[in-house]
Amino acid sequence: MSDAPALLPVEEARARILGLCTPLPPEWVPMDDALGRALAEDVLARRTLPPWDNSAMDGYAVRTADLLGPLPIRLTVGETVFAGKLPVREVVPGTCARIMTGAPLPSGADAVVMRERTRPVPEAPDTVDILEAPGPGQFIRPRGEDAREGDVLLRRGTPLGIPELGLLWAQGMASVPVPRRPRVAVLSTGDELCRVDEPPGGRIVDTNAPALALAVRRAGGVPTLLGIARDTPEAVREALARADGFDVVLTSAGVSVGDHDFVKDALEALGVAQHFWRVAIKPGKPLVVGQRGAALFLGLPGNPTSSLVTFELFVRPALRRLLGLEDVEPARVSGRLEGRLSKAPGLAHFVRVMATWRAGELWAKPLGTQTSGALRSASAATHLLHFPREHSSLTDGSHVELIPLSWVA
Ligand SMILES: Nc1nc2c(c(=O)[nH]1)N[C@H]1C(S)=C(S)[C@@H](COP(=O)(O)OP(=O)(O)OC[C@H]3O[C@@H](n4cnc5c(N)ncnc54)[C@H](O)[C@@H]3O)O[C@H]1N2
Ligand code: MOO
Ligand SMILES: [Mg+2]
Repeated sequence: MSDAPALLPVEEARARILGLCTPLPPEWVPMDDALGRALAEDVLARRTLPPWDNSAMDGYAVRTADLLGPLPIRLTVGETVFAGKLPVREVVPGTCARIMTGAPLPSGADAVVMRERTRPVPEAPDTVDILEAPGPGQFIRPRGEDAREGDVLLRRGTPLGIPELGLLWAQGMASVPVPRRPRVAVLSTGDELCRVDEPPGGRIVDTNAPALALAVRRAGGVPTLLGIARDTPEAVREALARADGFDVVLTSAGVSVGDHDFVKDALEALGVAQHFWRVAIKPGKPLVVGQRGAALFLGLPGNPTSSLVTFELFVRPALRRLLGLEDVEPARVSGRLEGRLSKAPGLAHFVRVMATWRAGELWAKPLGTQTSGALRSASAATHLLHFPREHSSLTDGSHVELIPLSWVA
């Protein structure tokens, strides 16, 4: 009785959305705004680091050739080299240098013996007894271990975590090229909605828009709230027509088959090409996806949990791709189901669970309510449990795939 198109499998829907996303043009940003973003171009090392061979231990810089005979072997201590100072004397045969961690290795030395493997000689304080015969290179951190001038230090697309930023800082860089952040418009639709600061008067507070805006920011985008459009074709059209200059337009509600579900028509009227509508998932089935120019339009279902779950499964990967990240599929970990689940085949369910480690395994307990109409079904969730489309039951202890949620506190 329905002429609705077939439901797309979730993986195909995500692949189609990602196919519409390419990294945004680059901008140079200060390093502390680069965390979690991807490099827009290869970065070459300008400095060789460490600049010199240096000691990995507090101890003595020695010549291994001096230490081939029976141990202990007594050596004369030439100088003490501290980090931040350059050695002034060569380590000649029969001598060594006291050296601290990070200090440059004096010439002539080819190994470091840690202090614990030596013994002071009280009657001859300018000598030391060495108790082991080190191999060449022992406890020496070689010049260029972190970076060699001219080499590609980090490739385009590399996600900038804290160690990567450290590598760039060490090069003397204060800013870095990354794709600019996606600008994301967020529009709520619905006659039943009011702003949090309005007297409700029989309405409910629009929670989707502020929640989605936070999710956008956490995913690296820049959200702009476009307010609430009333449930008329004109109001939805006018609100969407104001969404110019954005990379992504997120709407919530009005995408199902109700008499007041106008989002799809409004998108069509504004020349947005519809790529697909409806995905074989619960929650989130009526998701609609379109594009006009480079702008991506994602009509999320109105149920509060459905909008958050579809954000996690489809919008967040899209924003991450726009940010130039390559590995954008939701993360997955394996776990065990605590309890049982059943459903009709046909839709993949993404069950809100609280997962905890017990005896070396991650046990996922479905939350009491799974209704998509109540935010309570998402509150306290740590993961989404993937209950595959074709399955109808999962027994207690089943091995399951879990998606860690980005919403968690
Ligand atoms: N005959 C059918 N009816 C429905 C189907 C279906 O397949 N056939 N799908 C159901 C599913 S699944 C979902 S999800 C919803 C999606 O509905 P819409 O996207 O059209 O959203 P609305 O109908 O406008 O609202 C749904 C629900 O969400 C509340 N809502 C909406 N916006 C907000 C907001 N910004 N903040 C808080 N709450 C919001 C709204 O009040 C409704 O309760 O359709 C089913 N129906
Ligand atoms: O997908 Mo609806 O999101 O099941 O409530
Ligand atoms: Mg509806």
